[in-house]
Amino acid sequence: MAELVFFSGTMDCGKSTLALQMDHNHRARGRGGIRFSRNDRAGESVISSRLGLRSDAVEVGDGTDFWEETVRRRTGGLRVDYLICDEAQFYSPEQVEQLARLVDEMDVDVFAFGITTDFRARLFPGSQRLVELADRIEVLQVQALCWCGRRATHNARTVDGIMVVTGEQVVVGDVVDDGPAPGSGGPQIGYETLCRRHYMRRVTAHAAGLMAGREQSLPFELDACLWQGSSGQAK
Ligand SMILES: Nc1ncnc2c1ncn2[C@@H]1O[C@H](COP(=O)(O)OP(=O)(O)O)[C@@H](O)[C@H]1O
Ligand SMILES: Cc1cn([C@H]2C[C@H](O)[C@@H](COP(=O)(O)O)O2)c(=O)[nH]c1=O
Repeated sequence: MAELVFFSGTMDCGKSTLALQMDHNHRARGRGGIRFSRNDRAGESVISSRLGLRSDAVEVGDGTDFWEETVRRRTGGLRVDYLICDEAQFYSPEQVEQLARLVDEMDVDVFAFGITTDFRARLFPGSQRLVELADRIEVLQVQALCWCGRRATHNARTVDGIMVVTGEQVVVGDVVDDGPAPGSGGPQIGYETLCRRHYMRRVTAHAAGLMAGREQSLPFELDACLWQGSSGQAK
């Protein structure tokens, strides 16, 4: 029985790597599949992993109809047993419904990979529909971490190193841990994975570093006062 499976997690937890591995394993056993992606960081018509793997893919656009794409290939004599759908958060709810229909009516396995929530911690429309329709949701085993060491559960967006919670939902980009690039031209948009506690408090690695630096550079007397308290006892 074919399935619609949604492999989800934060940014940088290995989704594209797993997408390419699954494609490889199914292909190696003689199954035929189609790889799809939308807005991959590496450019159009590609699935790229930070581990260095990459494969060509069909670029999904607003007008892509997964049902028609599959029927066209099958009518042309190609095997289509499964679909690999990367960056599925960017698909429309209607496209996710086409994927579910392919599972139910054409027995095609659909393996979708994507982040569930955006930088405002709101569901992407495509991910919402996948959560609603998937046979299974698989949370990836490899965990992206927050700078504090906890499991990262949220994707923060930074502009010139500062976490923001307003802006366009879709801005293609990569994770950065080191704040703004010195002397760079326009605003630098990046992402950072955080635990909920630090997401809610808006404490990125850069902000935490600044706070630590500020503590260290307190005037000696004030620093000693904070450290020892009025009784002279270390706190
Ligand atoms: N230099 C490296 N050495 C080992 N693993 C790495 C390296 N760079 C990235 N990775 C792994 O790749 C993962 C990101 O994979 P990727 O498929 O690009 O993630 P996603 O598609 O979820 O954003 C990281 O969580 C990490 O485990
Ligand atoms: C949180 C968030 C992310 N994006 C973009 C940034 C990246 O291009 C992709 C996620 O890719 P990954 O392979 O999972 O790292 O999504 C966005 O457009 N809007 C957001 O809010």
